[in-house]
Amino acid sequence: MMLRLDRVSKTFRTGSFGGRELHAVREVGFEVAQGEVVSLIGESGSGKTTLGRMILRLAAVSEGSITLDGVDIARQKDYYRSVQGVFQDPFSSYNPIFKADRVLEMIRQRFFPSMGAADWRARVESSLAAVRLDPGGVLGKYPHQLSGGQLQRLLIARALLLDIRMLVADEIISMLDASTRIDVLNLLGELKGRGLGILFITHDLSLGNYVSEKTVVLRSGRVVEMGRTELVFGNPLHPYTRNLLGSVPRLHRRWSEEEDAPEEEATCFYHGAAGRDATWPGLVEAEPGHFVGCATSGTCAPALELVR
Ligand SMILES: Nc1ncnc2c1ncn2[C@@H]1O[C@H](COP(=O)(O)OP(=O)(O)OP(=O)(O)O)[C@@H](O)[C@H]1O
Repeated sequence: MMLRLDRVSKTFRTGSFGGRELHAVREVGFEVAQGEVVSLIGESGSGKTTLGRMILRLAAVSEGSITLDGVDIARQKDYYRSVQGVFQDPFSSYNPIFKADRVLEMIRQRFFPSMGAADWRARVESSLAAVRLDPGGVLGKYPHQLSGGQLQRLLIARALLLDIRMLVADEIISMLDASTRIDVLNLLGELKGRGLGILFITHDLSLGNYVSEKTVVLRSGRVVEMGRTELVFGNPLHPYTRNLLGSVPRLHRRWSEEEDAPEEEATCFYHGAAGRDATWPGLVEAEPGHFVGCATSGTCAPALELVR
């Protein structure tokens, strides 16, 4: 199973009477295969969440297409049986006055109304086991009695009840403490091993390379660099990616090296004169499996703009 984004854009109408356009996502294209983790990395406001929401059909695509196995996601029946999302704040996903298992029961009511009690219990137990939660430790508890890590695992277990093939994980570990983060990352690695495709959205580069085979770097709604994670991290080509990587504290680097972050280039090395065109010339395959966009913030990869 393959999730494919092809020149996906999202434009929001903002301002009074919707008189302005905000280009939150621009012509983004990449694929997530089953058994693959793709990290989507970018600073706040780069369009990561908007992309995730479009994949989950929570926001409409303005232009371009998102397909699952070649079929537009907007036309898929039972889409949520295959694709689910887990978000940053696990507490906001639970109603504080309901016991935590209610989120699992809702799946039964909606997707498995005729399943017998014993089959359902077996299903719940196997998905809790997959996220390494002890049923006795979480079922029957209220959200405030559980840790953030347990709640996040429970949300992943909820998605697994559906035999999903794709998971959109939007900043799912940023609110967790350091050791719980590693647990949840390891869990993603295990789920990948079981054939799940995962889009791992994060603003934290140091976490992205830990789990993913592919990395997509987003800036102002555009992909500036993407490819196999070891290539993007080992040989970052775009000045923006280098800056991002330069801001990850690394113990083996000296202070002086830390400070001289690469400057943005004035002309686009990758597109040359073409980079001066008003239309975006796309990504260049700089080495096999490693793509880079325009190395300028000028006309090539314009900063997020407000068009009147
Ligand atoms: N519903 C909306 N209406 C108007 N503008 C929006 C809407 N949703 C998002 N935006 C704008 O789109 C841009 C991208 O936002 P988005 O939340 O996707 O970024 P992000 O990379 O996920 O950032 P963060 O990590 O802070 O969540 C921002 O400028 C944001 O203000």
